[in-house]
Amino acid sequence: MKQIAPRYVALIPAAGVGARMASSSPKQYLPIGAKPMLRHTLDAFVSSPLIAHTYVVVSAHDEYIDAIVPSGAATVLRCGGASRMESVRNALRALEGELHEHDWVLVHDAARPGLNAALIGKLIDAVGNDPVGGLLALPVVDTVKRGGDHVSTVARGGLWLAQTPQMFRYKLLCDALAAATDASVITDDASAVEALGLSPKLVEGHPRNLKVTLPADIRIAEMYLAAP
Ligand SMILES: Nc1ccn([C@@H]2O[C@H](COP(=O)(O)OP(=O)(O)OP(=O)(O)O)[C@@H](O)[C@H]2O)c(=O)n1
Ligand SMILES: C[C@](O)(CO)[C@H](O)COP(=O)(O)O
Repeated sequence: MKQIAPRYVALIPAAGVGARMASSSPKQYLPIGAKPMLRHTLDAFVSSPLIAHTYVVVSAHDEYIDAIVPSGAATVLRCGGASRMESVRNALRALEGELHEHDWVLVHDAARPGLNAALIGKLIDAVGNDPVGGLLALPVVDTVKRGGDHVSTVARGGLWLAQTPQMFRYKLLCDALAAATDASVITDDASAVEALGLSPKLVEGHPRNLKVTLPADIRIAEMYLAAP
């Protein structure tokens, strides 16, 4: 039987409120240089020849997205949930019948505008033949402390900070998120896959792919996006 070549699609969770940014509008719409944050993220996928299609999941009442997405460039899914986990799960359910079970889904935070073609290609090259899937991540380079009444040092050997995209086959990702229950534990897509007893591949990312979370992150992101 002729093998169907798997496609690579992007799914951008963009239904957050950006509480830690404490801005007047959801942080994914704040300007980073000349463009809104989400537009940088969208453009990285839309301009990649490796990505067959891009989906953006926003809250049902989002008032900003229509001015951001170039017509036809991406599909907007208005099914965002109360947590990132729920937003991704809702989007995957909405894509039932549109995606093939073996399609690779690259889930990438709207809040990581520094993603570029090189990082997308690096992840796909490294994970495209992996039996589980994988994600971009950065090895920890600072000493790690656990706070509280008795401060202690956490051995950093083997510790990584997860980035996105996190890429998994559509069916596996659906199954993993369907089984996930606690959004405070399943804070990324890989943790849902790990909860099935599987081990995603870690691929070294880049500091430019930071998650813009706090006000000070805006300038850092602008610095990286100003450089070619
Ligand atoms: N209910 C949610 C919460 C988050 N996200 C998305 O998940 C990504 C990473 O989440 P985070 O950086 O925490 O964004 P916010 O939840 O908006 O930020 P905060 O936690 O400060 O409110 C963001 O692109 C955000 O839009 C989402 O799609 N749906
Ligand atoms: C998915 C993620 O970016 C990986 O580090 C992170 O878990 C998102 O966390 P947030 O609290 O939803 O920003």
